[in-house]
Amino acid sequence: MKFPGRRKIKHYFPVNADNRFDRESTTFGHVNTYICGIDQNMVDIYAHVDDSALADFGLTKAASQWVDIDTANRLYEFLQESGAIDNQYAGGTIGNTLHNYSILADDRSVQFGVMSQNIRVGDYAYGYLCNTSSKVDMTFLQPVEGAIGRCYTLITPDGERTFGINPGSMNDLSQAFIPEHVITGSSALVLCAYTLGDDSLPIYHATRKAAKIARENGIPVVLTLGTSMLVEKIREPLKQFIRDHVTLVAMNEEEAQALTGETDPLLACEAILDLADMLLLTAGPEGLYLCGHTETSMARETDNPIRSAGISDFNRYEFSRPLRRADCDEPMKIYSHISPYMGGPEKIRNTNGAGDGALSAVIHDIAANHFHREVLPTSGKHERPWLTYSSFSQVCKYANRVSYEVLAQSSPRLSRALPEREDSLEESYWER
Ligand SMILES: Nc1ncnc2c1ncn2[C@@H]1O[C@H](COP(=O)(O)OP(=O)(O)O)[C@@H](O)[C@H]1O
Ligand SMILES: Nc1nc2c(ncn2[C@@H]2O[C@H](COP(=O)(O)O)[C@@H](O)[C@H]2O)c(=O)[nH]1
Repeated sequence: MKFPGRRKIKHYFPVNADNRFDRESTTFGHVNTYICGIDQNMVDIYAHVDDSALADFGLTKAASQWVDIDTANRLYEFLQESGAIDNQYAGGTIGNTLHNYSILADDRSVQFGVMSQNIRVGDYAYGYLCNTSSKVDMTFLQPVEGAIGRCYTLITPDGERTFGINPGSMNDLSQAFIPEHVITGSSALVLCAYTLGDDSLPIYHATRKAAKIARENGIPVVLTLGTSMLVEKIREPLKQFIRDHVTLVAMNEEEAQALTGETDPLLACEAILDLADMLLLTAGPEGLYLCGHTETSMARETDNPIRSAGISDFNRYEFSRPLRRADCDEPMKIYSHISPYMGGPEKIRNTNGAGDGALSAVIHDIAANHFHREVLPTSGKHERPWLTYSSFSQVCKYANRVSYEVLAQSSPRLSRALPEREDSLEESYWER
């Protein structure tokens, strides 16, 4: 575990050099930690197309939808003939999040899902495995006869993304391939709403089983919402699932609106905190919000300027650390917001995976807290069962920095971790 160690006042990212925690953990011993998650394993095929191509293949713009094998093959031929294919990467919202966690934390993550049992050099399954960090443990994957999913990620001239997915066997994950001991030993279980869309599919039941095990054993359950169309389609059962199982829910503004009916992001956050303990809401060029609960008597005031929007003075206690609502005697809702790091990269080719990147940073802080608690249980940092190692405000900075890196690297999967030192940051960070 690369620990989110020494913090600079303004910046937050894992720095290991000469860090007090490293010295303590050398004295007190080390533990092996990991996170785990379930995904519909798929390869992303990126292409730039005109809106007319979406219409020709019956695709709804900005949605994630399934296409049958004939349409998928016709689409592939069309994209190849028109030279529109940019790249092919391993994808899947949880696959991306686990990979990015492993890159950032230099720590293990365990992935549950299916994988083709006969893999040939150059096929989609081969590409998927080659594109995934070696720290992502694939030993618990379910072997299947068929192919993994193909996700056509079609980018139109306005920068909007439309996903057309040929599922292959990606939804065949059975409950038998969800080992209880792996979940109960983890720092967090990471899920997505995509696998909760259809209760006739095996992966739906595998997801519910995993969530139940995690909840019963006090393991934080993280859920990312997918797309707003999916949230609208399954809104009520999804809300119930969040109430029953979820610790941290992650989404963008459209998904938050679909879940709550609120257009104001802070009011949406307030409503979602009645369902989950914590939430991450990414808002594209407007930055991101991290919200949750703390014990009223332990709330810590920010040093940053106090801000008001949908909620007055909303960031007043953003230096607090999050607790589950049930662990508070007197819970207080906490809100923190940050604008994009450096205003975002100069050039953004596509925003794919920027939200998943932010989420992997939040999960890293949750896992680091678990790691620290295992190594130093008597530390003053663990007088309460805090969910993260750092404050809302610090985690916001880290998540924001990771989103920037995903945008700068133009890939939902980081090829390298964050730099140990941010060159020239002091001069430029707040001015732009
Ligand atoms: N156009 C942009 N300019 C600057 N930063 C951006 C832009 N789009 C996204 N980001 C950064 O990426 C994060 C996640 O982006 P967002 O588009 O909300 O996620 P998602 O891909 O899940 O919809 C934002 O919180 C912000 O930090
Ligand atoms: N498991 C699933 N993943 C999906 C699906 N549709 C798209 N995706 C993946 O999402 C990321 C982009 O994430 P975002 O944070 O930018 O929205 C991309 O890599 C796709 O593979 C789906 O139905 N299931």
